[in-house]
Amino acid sequence: MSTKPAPASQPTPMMVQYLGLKAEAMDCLLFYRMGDFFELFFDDAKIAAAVLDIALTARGEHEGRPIPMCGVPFHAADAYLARLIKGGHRVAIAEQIESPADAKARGGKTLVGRAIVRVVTAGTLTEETLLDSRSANWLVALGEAGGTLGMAAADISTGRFEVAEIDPQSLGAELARLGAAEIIVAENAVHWPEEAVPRPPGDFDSARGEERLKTLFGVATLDGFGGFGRAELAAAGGLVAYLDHAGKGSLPFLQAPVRRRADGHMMIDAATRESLELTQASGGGRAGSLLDTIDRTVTGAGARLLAADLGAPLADKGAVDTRLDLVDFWFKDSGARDALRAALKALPDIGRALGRLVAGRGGPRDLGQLRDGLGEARMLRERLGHLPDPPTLLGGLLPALDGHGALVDHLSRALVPAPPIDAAQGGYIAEGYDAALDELRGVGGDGRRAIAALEAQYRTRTGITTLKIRHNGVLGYHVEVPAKAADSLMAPESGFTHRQTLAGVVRFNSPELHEQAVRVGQAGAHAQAAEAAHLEELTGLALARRDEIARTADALARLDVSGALAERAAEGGWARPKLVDHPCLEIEGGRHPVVESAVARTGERFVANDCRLSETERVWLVTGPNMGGKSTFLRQNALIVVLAQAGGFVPATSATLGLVDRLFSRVGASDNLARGRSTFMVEMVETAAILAQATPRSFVILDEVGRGTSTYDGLAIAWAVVEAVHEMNRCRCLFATHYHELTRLAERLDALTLHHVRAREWKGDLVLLHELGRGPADRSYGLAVAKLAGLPPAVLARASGVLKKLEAGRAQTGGLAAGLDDLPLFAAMAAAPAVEKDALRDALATIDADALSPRDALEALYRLKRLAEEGGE
Ligand SMILES: Nc1ncnc2c1ncn2[C@@H]1O[C@H](COP(=O)(O)OP(=O)(O)OP(=O)(O)O)[C@@H](O)[C@H]1O
Repeated sequence: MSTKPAPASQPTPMMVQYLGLKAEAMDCLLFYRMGDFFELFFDDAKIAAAVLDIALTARGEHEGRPIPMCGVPFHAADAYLARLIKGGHRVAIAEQIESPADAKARGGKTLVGRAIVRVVTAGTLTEETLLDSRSANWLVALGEAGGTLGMAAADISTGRFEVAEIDPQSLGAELARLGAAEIIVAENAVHWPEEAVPRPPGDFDSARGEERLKTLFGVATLDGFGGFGRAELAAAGGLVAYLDHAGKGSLPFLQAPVRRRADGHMMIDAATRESLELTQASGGGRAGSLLDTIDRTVTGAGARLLAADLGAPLADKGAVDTRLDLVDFWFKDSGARDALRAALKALPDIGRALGRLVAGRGGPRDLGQLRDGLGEARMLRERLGHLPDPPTLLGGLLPALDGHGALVDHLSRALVPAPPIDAAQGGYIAEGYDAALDELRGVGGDGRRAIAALEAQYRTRTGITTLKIRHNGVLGYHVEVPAKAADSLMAPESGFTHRQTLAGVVRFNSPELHEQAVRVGQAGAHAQAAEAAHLEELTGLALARRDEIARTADALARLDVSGALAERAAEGGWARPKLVDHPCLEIEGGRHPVVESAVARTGERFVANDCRLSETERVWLVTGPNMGGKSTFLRQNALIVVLAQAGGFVPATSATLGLVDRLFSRVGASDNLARGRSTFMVEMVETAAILAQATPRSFVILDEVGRGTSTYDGLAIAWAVVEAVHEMNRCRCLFATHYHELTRLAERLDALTLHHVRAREWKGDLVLLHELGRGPADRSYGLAVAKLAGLPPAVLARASGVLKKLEAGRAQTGGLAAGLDDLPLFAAMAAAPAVEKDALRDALATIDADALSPRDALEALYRLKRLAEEGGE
């Protein structure tokens, strides 16, 4: 950029070019390539400098003001990009699309042509350096048609592509399952998740979407993929259009879209995922999550699939059993399991290598990875093929491991054993693959040998033993001698031409050296061009088989996950769960895998507990002291359900469970961080969602719901929620509470039973046994826990005095729940207000306010008041 200030009305040609590109980039940050740097200007520079913690400077002026600027080196751009993307930004890359020489040849102004070649966004990454190898990277598009909501999701790093029609109520759950890196919607969309990026509505037109998919997959009809609804086509079309926009016309790899059945998976909403810490711990990050504790996968693709499985447990008994059979197979045969895992461990990530090649960002190393990975897969198939009595799933996976023989053989002949990431330096095509290339390399080699010989020759001739022949980017090959020995070479008849004098050394050229240098240079350039042509041809060969390669990658990932689950089960003494058709949950000796690991680290033993829910004993009310293990017990049962339906063994001695369609977990407000709304509000909104959605096949855990408000309100809410869950939702439910008064519900609700976590006072100290017993807790031990926590003795003594007074009051009045026994049953209560409201509404609806005289209006008001009073009786 010219540093000369331009008059306010006349921006420099470069600024004109920059502003044009920036207008095209819209809300993306613009990386503007200048030589070895990407530069950012104006507000982009301010944002990038802050996020990247780099210097913000100014260069030139625009409209009389200095232009803020910052820059990042081109060769390190990936690391900076990663940080900007993580920070929630999108980046448009404007590259130089011609050399300065070309620009000059074009005549006129010598400004180098630039164009946006790519838009980098969180959902459209394929670079190894920008992606986490152990998690998927989903781009999600939402489309609407005829009042239906469609969702399309693609992980372009591996080509996975799914579409589904979804119920707007489960939108949050679906987005939470995918953990979308980026969400796009039409500008005029009705359903608009937080942080969604708006796109032109035309992109989400279902008819155009259909055409886009047909063109992309080269088919005349989409029926072969399962036939999509209009909303699904709108979403898929929007997604493909966005990828097209981001890649500036070069589309990444998408496998044939898989239509996801909404009822094929257990529904788990965002709040439940968060509270159970399925794939992310509450503090953020993977450490401390269920996934982290059970993950024994040995490949990146396996880790990604395990995360996906845990995020979307199955809701189909047959499908779960099929997965469990394979895990069981590896569980029982530890020798086969070890061999499988050792073989998989050596495998490169062929799914992502393929993704990069399709996106046009692949290199020689990606082809090398395909060669190695596919070769290993073939050998693995042979070994696994000999195992006796393979389960059905294994039989189905094996054929997908093979079939790439010709491609592997070709790549093996063509590539060196360890090809480089970057093609620029050459040297990746193996010797013997192309005779012409070998010859060019021979010429280059001869030249280099001749140059080495020249060096020896020159030393003898000049008598300068420190003379060297060197090479650099500016001078090419040259002779270098120390400054004090340079005089003899300076002489006109010496045969050397002076090129450069530096502090300490002087550099020369010579006709012989020049001749050899040209030879080496030409041969090198031709060899590089030949290698590049081979790279293109080999990439083409691999891409012709991309669907088959993707299938192999998927099969390897499934093998890894099944082996890993078996490994974890063997490590922890876990059991195969038994799935049944009636809604029950019978768990013997259940454990919480994450808490168990944490407890083990402190040298303590985790106490296993049973849980027994059935149609006639649907709700367990769990009471007991703080820190007694209530939350742990509730969660461990939910985690066992998730693990089982994801197709894994479970941390229990035995487990029989009826398939769960929806899983809910809610924690009382004060355990949660506020997220804009007050904590109690969040708790109530979430509880409302459960009451609206849980079915008799659902499983719900409620941990101290109601505690985020005053005692009376909290107790009243908790009371009503338990009744509603028991009477209306009729789902399986574990409810932990400190409201001792709730235990009275056991007398009124026939499918509710009481349980408590045991504790004992021993010589004035509290001992928490973490063991579940039947019946209510005998007392609350709150003060004992406070003592354990180190509350000052004076405060404890005072609290004890206050408690005595309160308890005396309770004894006299019958306590908080006095009189509750006289309440009518929940079902009868629930019906009453509806009638009252409707009568009043009906009357109101008949009134034409504009047509009423003042007198009529007054009469109408009296009539309405009467009606309201009658309804209230
Ligand atoms: N079954 C168990 N065996 C061993 N230790 C346990 C067990 N359950 C819980 N613990 C230990 O007790 C701690 C507290 O457990 P948890 O949070 O489940 O108690 P809580 O009853 O829900 O407490 P609060 O009422 O204060 O929320 C855990 O962090 C763990 O260290």
